[in-house]
Parts: sequence; structure tokens; C-alpha cells
Amino acid sequence: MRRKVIAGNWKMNKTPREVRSILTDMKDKICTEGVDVLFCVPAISLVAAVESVKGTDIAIGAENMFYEEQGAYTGEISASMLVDAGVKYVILGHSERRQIFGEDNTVINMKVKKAIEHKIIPIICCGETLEQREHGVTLEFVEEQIRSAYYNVSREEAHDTIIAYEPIWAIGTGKVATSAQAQEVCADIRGCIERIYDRETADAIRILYGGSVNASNAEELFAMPDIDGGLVGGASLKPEFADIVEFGRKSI
Ligand SMILES: O=C(CO)COP(=O)(O)O
Repeated sequence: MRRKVIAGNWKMNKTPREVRSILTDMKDKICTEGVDVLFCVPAISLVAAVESVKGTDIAIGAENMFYEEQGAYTGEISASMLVDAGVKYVILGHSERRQIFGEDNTVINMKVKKAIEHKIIPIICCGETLEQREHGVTLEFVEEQIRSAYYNVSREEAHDTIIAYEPIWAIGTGKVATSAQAQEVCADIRGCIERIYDRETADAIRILYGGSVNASNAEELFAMPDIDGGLVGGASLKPEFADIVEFGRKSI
């Protein structure tokens, strides 16, 4: 049985002071028993976030990182820096990184390999646009994203990675994919992992759904056999995040 993961993605929201205050308040309201809970926060707030959740089982993740070890890459952050700061996860290939900052499948694959090398768990994002869905190419597009992300990643290395299926048309729009739509793609992603590796690896990797997850739709989404939790944007900044975690715990 796969343990559920409930991850918050705060995107470019909240200052370090605000991060500290929200997490200090939230950590006492969240029960982490039987579930993995983490918050991905802006880079400047990572240290504050790690300090704020100290003594709990809540983990902190970054929203991005670079694939080089160190050097003349102004503005970038390395995997070693994240490790030193106490960061355990990193979101890679979020659609906002792909669309606004031009990250492609090759760059994302390099980042995935670097994160794994440093034992940071990558949360690998994939998902189609509305246009692609309407043209019926969702599965083939998402499969290509997954195949590229895992290029030259061994079966052992793939084992602990996490995938987040986030249809772009459902992000920040309030338009959540139906549980059947989300399940269909998550099952296909699991099938794709099985074709790349084997059944055991496919059964081990946690696949999250993201896109307008909130306390009203989480229960139904998490009840789907191939949805192992959520990557939650807007609602992870609100008290309802604790309720979303509860749905994750109960759907075991
Ligand atoms: O992009 C997302 C999480 O990474 C989803 O954002 P929303 O939950 O705000 O739609």
C-alpha cells in the first residue's frame, strides 16, 4: 500500500516572516500520522520554513533547483544548498517553470538526476494544456514528459521519486479535473512507469494529482486507486489544508 503524500506548493507567495508565522500556526493543526506532509516554499524562505517545522514530521521542499553543482549561474540554487538547508523534496518541471521560464524535458531530466544524486526527492510534474486535451493527445503528451524525465534514471533511483499530474487547465482556475479524468491519466502514468521499468517500480512510485484541489474535492480524488495524494496550490495557504491532510490520512 502506498503512503499518501499531501504537498503544498506556495509558489511566489509569502515573505520569510509570513512563512514562519503561517507554518508555526499550521504545524499544530496538522496530523502527520500515516501520511507524508510537506510544504514547498520560495527559496528565500526555505531556512525559515525548516526551522518552523522542526520537531514535527512535516517536511520542507523547494519549488525548483538547478542541475549544476556550483559556479557562475547567477540567481540559481544547487542541490547541495538545499540539502544543507534541510530540504527533503524539490518540485521539478512545474508547468509554470515550463511555460513561463522555458524549461524543457531535457533540462527537467538533468534536474531530476541531480536531485536523486543528492538524495532529494523530486516531485516531477507533468500535465497537458486544454488544447491538448481537446485534441485527444493528453496521454501521449504526458507519457513523453514522463519518459523524458526518467531518461537514464535507473530502476533503483526511480523507486522513491514522486510524480504530480497537474492538468494545466485545472491550475489556479477552480476547474478541477473530475476524479475519473484524473484517475485515467494517473493510471496511464503508472502504466508508463511499468513499461519503462517494471510492475514493482510502478507500484512503488507515488502519483499525486494537482489543480484546484481543496477540502471539497480532496476526498473523492484521493479515493481513486492511482491517486496517491495531492500537490495543492492555493488551498495549501489556508486552514483547509489541514482538512485536506485528514482526507489523505483517512483514504489509506
Ligand atoms: O499548481 C498547482 C500546485 O503545484 C495547483 O495550484 P492550485 O491548487 O492553486 O490550482
